[in-house]
Amino acid sequence: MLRIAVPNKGSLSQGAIEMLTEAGYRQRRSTRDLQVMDADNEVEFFYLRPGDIATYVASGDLDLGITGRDLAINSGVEVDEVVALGFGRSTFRYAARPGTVDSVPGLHGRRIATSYPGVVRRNLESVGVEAEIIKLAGAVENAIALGVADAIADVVETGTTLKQAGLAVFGEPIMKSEAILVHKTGNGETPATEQLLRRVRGVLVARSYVMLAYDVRAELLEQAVELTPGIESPTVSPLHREGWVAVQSMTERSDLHRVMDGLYELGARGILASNIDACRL
Ligand SMILES: Nc1ncnc2c1ncn2[C@@H]1O[C@H](COP(=O)(O)OP(=O)(O)OP(=O)(O)O)[C@@H](O)[C@H]1O
Ligand SMILES: O=P(O)(O)OC[C@H]1O[C@H](OP(=O)(O)OP(=O)(O)O)[C@H](O)[C@@H]1O
Ligand SMILES: [Mg+2]
Repeated sequence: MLRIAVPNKGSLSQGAIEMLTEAGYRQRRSTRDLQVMDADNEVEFFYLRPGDIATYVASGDLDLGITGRDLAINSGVEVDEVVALGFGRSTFRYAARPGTVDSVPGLHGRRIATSYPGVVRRNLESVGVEAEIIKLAGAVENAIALGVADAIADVVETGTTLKQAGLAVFGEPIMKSEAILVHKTGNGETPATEQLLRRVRGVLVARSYVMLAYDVRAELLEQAVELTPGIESPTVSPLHREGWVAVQSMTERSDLHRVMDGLYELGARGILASNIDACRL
């Protein structure tokens, strides 16, 4: 039985549950459920605080976990990032009142409020700056106005919270984060973890690709295939109409409209894009 950690609340919880549901796993019905047994797939899910997940996985008590890259680093334990999941994206940054601290070397001897002391300590060490870290559970933007800190280090997604608190970012981003799937450092894959990874990768591909189908004159096929090379190679079938072929090819969603315009201009017609519900590559 595979044992998997899933964020029980916060920014990553809904995205993680949606991804596992799309991958065909049974998920909890109520936010009060702390465990779900998916007997059909031989997987048990444990709903845990996202900041604790790397610790459970590193200790070997759970096989795999979904957490944030920043949270995994902050926990200070060793886990390996197996696959980045494409949701829960954020940047981790220093900020202060404009005209006070405006550079990372300027943090020397200052007080920095953060909920991620592990991430901040690692960054300060890497740049050789000594500062006092004030650990707070949240709402760290208030710490400056309340006189507890001179600067903060926090997750920035849209930047709205910083703006409302009258703070400005400075220095290079400390790190970029997103939801990741982790396992214990040094643990190889087993057939059961391989299957889960294949399913999750299938969801990532299904989300980022569409299936493109079109008809084109046979003599233009090579030019059309340059626009739609697919993953392996496109499928080409004869049409009843002489001199024409039908082509099917997986195409990146982010590129879709550029490719469709290019195909149309080349002379392709009946260009149809459809969502992929699930896949194994
Ligand atoms: N707007 C955001 N606010 C906070 N965390 C975010 C945001 N967007 C993405 N994340 C990511 O979500 C993870 C933090 O989730 P976590 O559940 O610990 O905090 P939270 O969403 O602020 O919840 P809580 O209300 O419990 O503080 C980190 O990996 C972080 O990078
Ligand atoms: O750049 P933004 O889109 O404004 O998002 C970032 C803010 O969201 C998070 O706070 P959250 O609402 O989770 O409150 P918390 O500080 O209590 O965790 C984070 O700590 C920032 O304050
Ligand atoms: Mg928060």
